[in-house]
Amino acid sequence: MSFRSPTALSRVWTNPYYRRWLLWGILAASFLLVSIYRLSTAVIAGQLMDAFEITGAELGLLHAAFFVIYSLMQIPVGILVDRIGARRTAAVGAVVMNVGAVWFALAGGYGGALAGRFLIGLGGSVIFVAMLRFCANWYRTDEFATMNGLCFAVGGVGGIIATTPFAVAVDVAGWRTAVLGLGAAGLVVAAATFVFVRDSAERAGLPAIDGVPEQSMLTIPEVRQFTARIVTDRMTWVVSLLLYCTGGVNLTLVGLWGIPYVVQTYDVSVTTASTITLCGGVGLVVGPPAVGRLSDRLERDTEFIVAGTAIYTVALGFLAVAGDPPLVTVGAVFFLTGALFGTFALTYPLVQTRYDERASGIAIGAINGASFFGAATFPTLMGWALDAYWTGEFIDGARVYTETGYRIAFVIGTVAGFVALCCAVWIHVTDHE
Ligand SMILES: N[C@@H](Cc1c[nH]cn1)C(=O)NCC(=O)O
Repeated sequence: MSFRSPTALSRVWTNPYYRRWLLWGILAASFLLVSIYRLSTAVIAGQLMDAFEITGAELGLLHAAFFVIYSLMQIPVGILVDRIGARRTAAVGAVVMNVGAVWFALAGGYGGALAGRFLIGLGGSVIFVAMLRFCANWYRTDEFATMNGLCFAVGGVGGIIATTPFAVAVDVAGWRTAVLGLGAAGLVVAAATFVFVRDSAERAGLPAIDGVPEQSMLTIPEVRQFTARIVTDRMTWVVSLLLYCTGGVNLTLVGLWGIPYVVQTYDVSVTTASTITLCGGVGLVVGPPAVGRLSDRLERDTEFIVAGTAIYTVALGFLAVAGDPPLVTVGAVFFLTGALFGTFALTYPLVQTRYDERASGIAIGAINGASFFGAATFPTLMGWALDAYWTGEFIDGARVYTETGYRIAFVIGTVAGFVALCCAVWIHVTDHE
């Protein structure tokens, strides 16, 4: 089909099976930015400390501000998307997030930068849940695990862009221009969300998609009733604990302790070490869509979740026991932890399909904050263990830890994996009762 011909373009636009991909792409572009913003502080840490004359703790607060507001917002966001729809929620969120980015880029002092980062987290917190809510309205239930996996993969791509490509952009243009560029692009995506995205095929004036019933928005009493049911469901809490243990440990390894572990244990450069942690990002890109597709085709989910948590526990346990195995196996373990997130991500469709599809935003919001709560707490827990094994030396201002310290940090990861495995077995048994 030639896209130069207006008839081909209009055929794409008027066919709901094509249109949904274009609209999903707009939402995915916003989520890509969320993912870049949330991890980019690691790359520009030095410049931020210099520009705002701040300490390591103040930098930590700047980084953590995003995660704290992001996880606190997830249930309210679920309510918003079920009440006013994915389009309006995502458009407003994208405006707030990108205005926050522009504010951050232009900040004259630490207070302004913190306010900008807070706005980025606040606006960004709505995009993922809105994107999954959009998928529930435009894709059949037997396509949902695949779409769920693709949405997670977008987050993985953003995590990769936030590393070397973003560092190159910062080298060429400076951090303020690079963040300003992202903010400007994000505002264009926000406008596109408002103008083009629609909450369902019917709302876009198109024929309904086979197997996807039109869903009305929840009323206020229904919001209350579904929220109460979802937050008191034991399944919500067990899934959240599983995501807290797995997502939280993943984000801590890839985003914080992975690089110092490789640099200090193998005496390699930060560039080599970031290639190893990049393996985790690559795993996150390939694992979720592949596992989601397999789950849709085989109509199996909890079996994958149990297998995934078991392999995850063994992989982290291997690093805890081996300490300094060949570097290539460390890369393989990092890749596995990212790829296996595909199995943990299957908990999203599992939880979502327990309730009326009109409440899928609340169901997803109720569990989506758990990984980020883990990302806000595991660094401290692992940090305590590492500090107990500090050699007393600093390299480039960073503390140097012993191999035993890192092994204990991996023991914490392994114990978290084992807790996740127990949750997975409970989920499997309960789901098959
Ligand atoms: N990619 C996940 C977060 C994660 C967990 N482990 C590594 N990364 C994600 O995208 N979650 C949804 C969201 O709201 O961002």
